[in-house]
Amino acid sequence: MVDEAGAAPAVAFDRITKRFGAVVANNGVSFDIAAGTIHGIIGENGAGKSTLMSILYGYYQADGGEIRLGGAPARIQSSADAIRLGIGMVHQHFVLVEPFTVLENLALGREGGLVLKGGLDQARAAAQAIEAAYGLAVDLDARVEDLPVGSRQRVEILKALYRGAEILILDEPTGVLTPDEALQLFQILRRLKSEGKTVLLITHKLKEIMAVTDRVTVMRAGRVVGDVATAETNEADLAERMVGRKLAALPEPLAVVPGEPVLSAEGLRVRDAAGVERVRGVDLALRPGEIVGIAGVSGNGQSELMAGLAGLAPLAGGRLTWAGAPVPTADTATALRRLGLGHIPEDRHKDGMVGAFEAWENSILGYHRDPGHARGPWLLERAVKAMTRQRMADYDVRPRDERLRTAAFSGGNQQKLICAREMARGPKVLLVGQPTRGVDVGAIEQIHARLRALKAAGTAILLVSVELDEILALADRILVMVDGRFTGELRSTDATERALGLLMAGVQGEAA
Ligand SMILES: Nc1ncnc2c1ncn2[C@@H]1O[C@H](COP(=O)(O)OP(=O)(O)OP(=O)(O)O)[C@@H](O)[C@H]1O
Repeated sequence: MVDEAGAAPAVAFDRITKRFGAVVANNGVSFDIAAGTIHGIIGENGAGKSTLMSILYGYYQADGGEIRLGGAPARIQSSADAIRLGIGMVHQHFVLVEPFTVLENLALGREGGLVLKGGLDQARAAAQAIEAAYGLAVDLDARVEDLPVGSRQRVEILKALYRGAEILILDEPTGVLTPDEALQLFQILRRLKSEGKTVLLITHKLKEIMAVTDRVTVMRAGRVVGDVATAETNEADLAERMVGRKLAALPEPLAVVPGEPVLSAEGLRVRDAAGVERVRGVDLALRPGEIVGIAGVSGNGQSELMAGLAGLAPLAGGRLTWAGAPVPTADTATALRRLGLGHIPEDRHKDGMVGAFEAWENSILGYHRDPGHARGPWLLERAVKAMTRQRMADYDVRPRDERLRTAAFSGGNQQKLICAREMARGPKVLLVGQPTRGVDVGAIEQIHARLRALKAAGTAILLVSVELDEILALADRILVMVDGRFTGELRSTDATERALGLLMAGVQGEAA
């Protein structure tokens, strides 16, 4: 097909099919992406978006169908082929070498890049030209490990452009960004478009689709179920196309009056892996029936706060108490779990699961010695599998196969598996980091409803999220974290996105 101007589409997917065992991840997928546009791809968790992009980027080979680039059939058998054909990918989970500088990361992988004398100087000149052309501000000499998430993402984009990308794939790029960083990213995407690049944007956030794309393709269960110009649709229409039904508003459970703190922290100090103190003396009390939200630009100590509260990072100072009694300082994480702590970590790949384990094994990760899961040294495999199947049904995990390796589930379904594990036990305290990152609208609705139900049942909940919408929707109290300290506290009834944004930026006077 050609567009009105007579140009072949930048990418044409023509009847792409891909199977994994019995699962048909892509089932005759056909649509075009016009050159020089921003094209959105949406769909429920497991709809097949990432699989399609993995085929385009050469990670997977399709079982059938054809991809054409600029009208010409393309054989993309590896990511090296994809890069050569001008396709760049910005991953959900960045793939940069952390101890290296930005420049070194760029030069890496380019023939002789690091080895050749003068290679880095050449890279610098080229990178500076790209930065200037697309408004991508990053310090080329900074070490990647020292950069906040938003800058790392710009490095990924820079890297793709440096390798000559004309078509850029972004998979859930704003999941890890603050609202401000997301706005900056959109500016960059618009700039890329105005310079003639083609952008494929996978996101669950319909607001983003409406704000930045020209056209959007909707996938469901491996097929294309909609392909519309963004100007001719709206969020509600897209949500309904995605899930194939109208989304119902869920009833709000009755609130309980928060009681005495269950988990408290006093003067808490936590260092990161490099020994830098990231939590610098905070007091916090989590009470039954209350959701406390932590708002902040990512990288201000939220991750270390969660790790400290979960007993996963040693405390550099301060203390934890549970119902008024000191929490054991040896094997704290296990002690806290036994007391009734649930923890949905921010980084599910790193802390939440073992990809090589089957779903049923992950469903008891950290709880494998509980009665009901094991007798002596023996896992009660049949019972655990039955429990996992039930939870998969309750939390709508797809595909509903407790024996599938966890890594084979789509990102959103992995998150649902972890939520099920940590929520289904009815924890007394639940620490939740970015619970809906990468999760589709239907599942967000469910996870939010579950958090509200746990709260109503008396769980004390700490919610760390970079989604201000999410914090405003769920939290009773909101603490703003800047540089390892709480710099403000708002009742959610008084909080606005603007007030929070100002506090997050460290502007205290105006927000008050
Ligand atoms: N390597 C694999 N092995 C087995 N099944 C897989 C594999 N990769 C993906 N699948 C399955 O293919 C289907 C499509 O998954 P995919 O990751 O493409 O969905 P998605 O739309 O990107 O979802 P999400 O929004 O949750 O990331 C899912 O049912 C998934 O479990």
